Amino acid sequence: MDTIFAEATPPGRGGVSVVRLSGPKARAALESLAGPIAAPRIAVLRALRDGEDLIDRALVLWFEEGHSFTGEEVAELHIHGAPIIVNRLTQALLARGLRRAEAGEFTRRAFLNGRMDLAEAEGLADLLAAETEAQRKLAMRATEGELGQKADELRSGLIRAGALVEASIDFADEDVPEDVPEEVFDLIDKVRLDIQQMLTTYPATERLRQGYEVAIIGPPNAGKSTLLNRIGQREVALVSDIAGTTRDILELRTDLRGLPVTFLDTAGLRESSDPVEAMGVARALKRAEEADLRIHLSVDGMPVEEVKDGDIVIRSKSDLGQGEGMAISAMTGEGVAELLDMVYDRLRVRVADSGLVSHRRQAEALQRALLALEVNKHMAPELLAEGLRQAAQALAMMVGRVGAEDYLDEIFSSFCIGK
Ligand SMILES: Nc1nc2c(ncn2[C@@H]2O[C@H](COP(=O)(O)OP(=O)(O)OP(=O)(O)O)[C@@H](O)[C@H]2O)c(=O)[nH]1
Ligand SMILES: [K+]
Ligand SMILES: [Mg+2]
Repeated sequence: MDTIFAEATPPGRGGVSVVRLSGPKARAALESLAGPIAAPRIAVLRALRDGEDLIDRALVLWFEEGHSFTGEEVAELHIHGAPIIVNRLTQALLARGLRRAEAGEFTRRAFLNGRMDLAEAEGLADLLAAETEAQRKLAMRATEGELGQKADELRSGLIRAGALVEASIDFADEDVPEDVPEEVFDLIDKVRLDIQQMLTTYPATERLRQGYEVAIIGPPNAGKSTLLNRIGQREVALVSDIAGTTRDILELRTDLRGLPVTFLDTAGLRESSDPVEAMGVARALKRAEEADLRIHLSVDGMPVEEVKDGDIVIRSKSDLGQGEGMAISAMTGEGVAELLDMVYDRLRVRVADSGLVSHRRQAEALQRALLALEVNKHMAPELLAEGLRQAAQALAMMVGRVGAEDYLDEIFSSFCIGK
């Protein structure tokens, strides 16, 4: 196993830069630079020397194998935060046979050494990518290993059921076949219910992890782009009094009181003989359909598209005159805060529907488990046992206890170097 190193802090100037070493040569490399290290996990101030050259004075930490982030021998060097010092230290480490870490390699080693399961690693990647409070909370929960605990609990139920089935096979008399005990089906029913419940919360959880999309749709010149600019408090979209100004979909990422919400400005909806405008309209309809909710905006307050459950219908340009229903003026800002309140309220309830399963990979494993558990009392016990075995396997795969190889590159390449 190589010994790897990387700057754990972002490159550039700062108070400190932390360089982390992990692998079997970590201690030797550290001691050759900093002198003998007596105790693990205790920060000591040391001169780092490469031969005669004093590289820096650093705060040095040492972690023993089995008691570190990666599970390997790990050293942390807190040096002064300057790229030139990091470069000098890098030369010294390369000369001692260490190599630069690849993206996510520390976390990958942590997974391979059993320091975290795959769902925790995914949670860690999500935590680093989180942009809002709600995403941070969701990811933090994932890094705590709840999904792995749940998977283990369900697996132990299935393993117990499997053992009962095997026993009925082994002891079955040639002439008098032993019945599979009722307890087996009670255990299976409980696991199935739990899996179904987890799958029910999956779509809401995935949406929260990725962020919500709110499409602003309506006829041309309704003021959709003006509204987008008002929400973003900057000129994101072109505005003009020419109907059909917006063609492409414009995205505005926001943090709506802790919720990740991307507002979409779309082409005004109308029949058009202009092929480019028609393409814009087709895109608008497709994205609006896929969005979590739609704001139907029009001057007369009448929606021009089908209004789905949870959608908001609103009249624009309230500064121009009175009318029916709720109204806003994107130009003056009147009513826009209330509109955002409504969006927030509608999305907030979806956060409450979220659970533990936030990645498609995890949901697919649960679906495989559920499929394998399509068993019944009239089945041959051998088939029943096989179904239980497959379901337990799928649950183990969900958190990477087995069969993780196919996913490792994808998951760990999403990390940065040094993590
Ligand atoms: N008085 C008034 N005018 C507005 C308001 N909002 C937008 N407008 C004007 O209405 C015209 C159209 O605004 P846009 O924001 O481009 O409308 P749009 O819905 O994006 O139009 P398309 O992209 O062509 O579909 C512009 O001249 C805006 O200045 C408003 O609240 N009050
Ligand atoms: K316009
Ligand atoms: Mg527009």
